[in-house]
Amino acid sequence: MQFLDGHRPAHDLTYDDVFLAPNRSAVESRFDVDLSTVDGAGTSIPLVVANMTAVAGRRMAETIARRGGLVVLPQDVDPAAVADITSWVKSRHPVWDTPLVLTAGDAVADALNLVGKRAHGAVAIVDADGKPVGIVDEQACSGVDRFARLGEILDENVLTYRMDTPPREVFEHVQEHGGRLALGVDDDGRLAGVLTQVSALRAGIYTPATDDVGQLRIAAAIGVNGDAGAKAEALLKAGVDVLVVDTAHGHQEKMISALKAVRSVLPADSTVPIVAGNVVTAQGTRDLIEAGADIVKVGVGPGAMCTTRMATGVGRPQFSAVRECAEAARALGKHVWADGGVRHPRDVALALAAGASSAMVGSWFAGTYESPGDLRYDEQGRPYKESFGMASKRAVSARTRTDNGYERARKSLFEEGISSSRMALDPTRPGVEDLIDSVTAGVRSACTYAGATSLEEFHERAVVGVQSAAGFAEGRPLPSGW
Ligand SMILES: NC(=O)C1=CN([C@@H]2O[C@H](COP(=O)(O)OP(=O)(O)OC[C@H]3O[C@@H](n4cnc5c(N)ncnc54)[C@H](OP(=O)(O)O)[C@@H]3O)[C@@H](O)[C@H]2O)C=CC1
Ligand SMILES: Nc1nc2c(ncn2[C@@H]2O[C@H](COP(=O)(O)O)[C@@H](O)[C@H]2O)c(=O)[nH]1
Ligand SMILES: [K+]
Repeated sequence: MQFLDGHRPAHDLTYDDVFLAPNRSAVESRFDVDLSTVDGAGTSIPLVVANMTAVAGRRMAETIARRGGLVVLPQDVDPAAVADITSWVKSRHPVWDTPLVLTAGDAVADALNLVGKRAHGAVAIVDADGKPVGIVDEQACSGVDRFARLGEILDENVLTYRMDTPPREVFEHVQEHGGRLALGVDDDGRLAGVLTQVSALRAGIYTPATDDVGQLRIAAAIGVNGDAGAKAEALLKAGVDVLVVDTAHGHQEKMISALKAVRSVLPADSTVPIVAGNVVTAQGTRDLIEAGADIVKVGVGPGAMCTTRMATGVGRPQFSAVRECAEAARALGKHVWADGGVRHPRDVALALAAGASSAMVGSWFAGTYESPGDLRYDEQGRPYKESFGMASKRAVSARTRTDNGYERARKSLFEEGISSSRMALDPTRPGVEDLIDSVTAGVRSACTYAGATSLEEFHERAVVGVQSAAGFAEGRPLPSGW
């Protein structure tokens, strides 16, 4: 990456401060761009979902891995639950989505409670053998008594396919029949998956992030307190593919010793990468790499739920932090993830231009069907999910629930995150895959503007300029006139 001629930043910069200048390009199509990463995390798109309780659970993990990204389960999830989630995610089909399932005897209220859990907007109805007999969508439930049985309103006209049917065939068939949804069945005709027309299309564009036996990949976080080595061993046993050692102040001795402990339990020939953070300086990056990190997580204070900069004055504008840390990591043959502050697809493109191998996204993805929280509606009837920071009173109180009252009270004094925020579901992009589509489309396009067909080439060729607040404002769309 280089700065545009004459653009020499006098101070540190964040994403809004910079822009990418277009280069002469020989790349003919945005589909010619390969978005796979080279950091060993096994992702085919440069997106990692942050280890936040309000964002990263099993549905998110399954959905993101199917599109080539990776979800990091929070350190607050106990090891038995991590093992359970990991084996569940690995049992998911890499192409077909997991259906929401009820029977004809269940009530409309059950379907309404379930339907917001996934983006496909319908519940499959099965018989006692698990064979599909119909589907019920939200529209079919409207104006119907909540205690009515689903057998009375189900649509029996379902399209079923063997799971090895090429997704394109499913896409075309669903289109011909004017339907939205296809159900996948196993050899005995039992329900095993669901594809919407758009997910059949996505299956032809994205490559799932899978392990060496073709199962979906997943990562999990470990804190720096307690026996980090033993926790890492438990996660490895559970089948976790990437370990993330995570704390607010990553450049501290406790992190260095936790990292060494985690490295020491990994077999010498292990391909499981160790990620550690967070830091924002070249020296912090080098120290974590020296202690055993393959990937360093960069970002102090940019997170949407984060109050660290206001509480402490500590942090660093994210674009400069990523650029400096990436340069230090690359000099040692290692990588960085740009963690926090991603609000638009452009921020991901800029993080990659600055040298990150992936961007980590938290709060933005909290406002989707796949995040763990319940779907709620505000006073105007608009859907949202609750989000909160991992250093907020709410998260700290959950993390310290087994401590004695005095310890809990002491720890509750250090609050560096928001306990309750509302992340609206974008009505045009309510599912996390809709957001992934917009991010990957933006990044593919940014690569062709730079004349790059891979993310490494993008970093090499990227030309970045520094802009004023007016320059940034000019780039915003003005949907309602001025
Ligand atoms: N990227 C960011 O900007 C930030 C991210 N977070 C996220 O919040 C979650 C919780 O992390 P964390 O608060 O580290 O909690 P942890 O439970 O991981 O504990 C952190 C440990 O480090 C010690 N410590 C020393 N200095 C600090 C410091 N300045 N801030 C925090 N702990 C310190 C703490 O001791 P003692 O409590 O005795 O001081 C404690 O033992 C993580 O997921 C983290 O990524 C949190 C803040 C900032
Ligand atoms: N200072 C705090 N940082 C937090 C907290 N919870 C999460 N985080 C960090 O934010 C990113 C995600 O950023 P986002 O802008 O996409 O939401 C996450 O990975 C953490 O590093 C917190 O309570 N305090
Ligand atoms: K912030």
